[in-house]
Amino acid sequence: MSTHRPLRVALLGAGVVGGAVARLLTEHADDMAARVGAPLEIVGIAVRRAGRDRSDLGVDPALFTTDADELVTRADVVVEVIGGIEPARSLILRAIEHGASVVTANKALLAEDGPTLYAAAAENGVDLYYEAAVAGAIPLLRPLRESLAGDEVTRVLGIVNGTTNYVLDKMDTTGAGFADAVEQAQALGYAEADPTADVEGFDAAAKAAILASLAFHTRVSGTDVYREGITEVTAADVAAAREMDAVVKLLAICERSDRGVSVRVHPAMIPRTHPLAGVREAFNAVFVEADAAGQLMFYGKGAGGDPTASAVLGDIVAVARHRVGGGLGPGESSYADLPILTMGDAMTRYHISLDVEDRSGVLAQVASAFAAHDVSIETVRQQLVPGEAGQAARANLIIVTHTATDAALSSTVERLRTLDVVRGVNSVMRVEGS
Ligand SMILES: NC(=O)C1=CN([C@@H]2O[C@H](COP(=O)(O)OP(=O)(O)OC[C@H]3O[C@@H](n4cnc5c(N)ncnc54)[C@H](O)[C@@H]3O)[C@@H](O)[C@H]2O)C=CC1
Ligand SMILES: N[C@@H](CC=O)C(=O)O
Ligand code: NA
Repeated sequence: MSTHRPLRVALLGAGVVGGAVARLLTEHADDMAARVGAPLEIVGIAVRRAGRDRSDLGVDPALFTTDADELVTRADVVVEVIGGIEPARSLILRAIEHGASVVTANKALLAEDGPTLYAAAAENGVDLYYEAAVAGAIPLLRPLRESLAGDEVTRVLGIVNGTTNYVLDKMDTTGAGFADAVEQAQALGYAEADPTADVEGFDAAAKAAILASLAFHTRVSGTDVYREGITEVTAADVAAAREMDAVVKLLAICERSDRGVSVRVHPAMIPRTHPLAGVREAFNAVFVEADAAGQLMFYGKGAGGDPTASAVLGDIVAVARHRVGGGLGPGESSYADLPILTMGDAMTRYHISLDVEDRSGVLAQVASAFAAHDVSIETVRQQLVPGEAGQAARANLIIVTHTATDAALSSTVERLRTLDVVRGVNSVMRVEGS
C-alpha cells in the first residue's frame, strides 16, 4: 500500500469526454491508485452551468464548481476537456504556473498555440500530455514521441476524424444524405461542439499539425496545413469512386522529403483494396512509415466519450506517476526545424470527370492540356451521354493521372476549363493509396 499523499485532480469540463473521465476515474479509483502509487482524488469539476443533474457520473455533487480559475490553483493534475481556445489556454497556463501537470484533449488549442503551452510546461517543470487530442483512444502520440524517438519518420497517413469518416461511410453504404449523417454523428458524441470544425477539415488539420510536429521534430501549426473538408463531396463523387472500385475518405497526409515537410488534409479516393478503405463508421486508422521500422498501422476508436476518456486516463496515470516517482515525460522537440512546403509542391494524383463534346479531335486537345503541364495520364474512360434532340453529341471523360505536383495538376484543370471542347469539369478529386 502506497504512503504517498493523495494526488489532487481537477477536471475542467463535464461534457462528452469530461463526463466519461469523471465516471471512469471514480469507478476505477482503486486500480488507478495501485498503478500510480498514490490515490487520485478529484478535488473539483469545473462546469459552465451549476445545478444540472449529473448524478449519472457517480461523483459527489459538491465537487461541481463554476469557478475554474480558482480550481486550477489547487491541483496536482489539471485535466482540460472544455475545448476551444479561450478560456482553455488561460486556464492551462494558470494551472502550469501554479505547478500542476496538465492533460488535455484539445487539438484545436495545441495546433494554434502549442509552443506557448510546451514552453510554459518546460519552464515550470511540469508535464503536458495530450494523447486524446489525436485519434481518440488510439495510442499514437506516445509511440511517435517515445517508441519511434530513435527512428526517422518519413510519412504519416490516415483517417483522423471520426465524424467525417462516419458521414462518408453512411453516404457510401446507406446512401444517407450529408445533413442526416452529420446529425447522427453529433448524437453519438463524435462531432465537435460546432461540427463545422469536423466537416470543413479544421479538426483533422489540427491533428495533422500535431502529428507532423511530433513526427518531423518541426513546429507545424494548423495554419501550415493545406485543408479541404467534405462539404463539397457530392453523392456523384461517392458514386464515381464506387465505379472505380474506390471509396472517398478524408485523409490527413504528413510527408517529409529532401525539400521539407508537406502536411495536407483533403478528401481523396482510395481503392477498396487499401486497408484504409475498410475503416468504417467513426473509427480512425493511421499508417506511420519510418526508415528503420518500416510501415506501422494504428487502428481504433477515434471519437466518443469512453474511448477518448481511455486516452485521457492513460495520460493522467503517466503524469501522476511522475509526481510520485519523480521525472518528467518528453517535452517539445522542434530541433529539426524543417521548411514547410506549400500544397503546390505536394505529389498526388487526380481523378477528373469532364463533360466534353463527342467529336473528332477532342481527346487530342484534352491530352495536350495534360502534356502542357507534364502530367502523365494513367487511364481514360469515355461514356456517351444521351443527347437531346438537335443538340451536339456529348460524352463524359473520366481521366486518372499518374503522380505529379499538385500545382501541375491544378494548372492542368484550369487549362481544361478553357478548352472549347470541354463543356464543363464535373468533378476533380485526388487519388491516394495505390
Ligand atoms: N468528443 C470526442 O469524441 C472527442 C473530443 N475531443 C476533445 O475533447 C474536448 C471536449 O470535447 P467534448 O467533451 O466532446 O465536448 P463537449 O462540448 O461535450 O464538452 C465540453 C464541456 O465543457 C463545458 N465548458 C465550456 N466552457 C467551460 C468553462 N469555461 N468552464 C467549465 N466548463 C466549460 C461545456 O459546457 C461542455 O459541457 C475538446 O477539446 C474536443 O476537441 C478529443 C477527442 C475526441
Ligand atoms: N470530432 C472529433 C472528435 C475526436 O477527435 C472526430 O470526429 O474525430
Ligand atoms: Na490518441
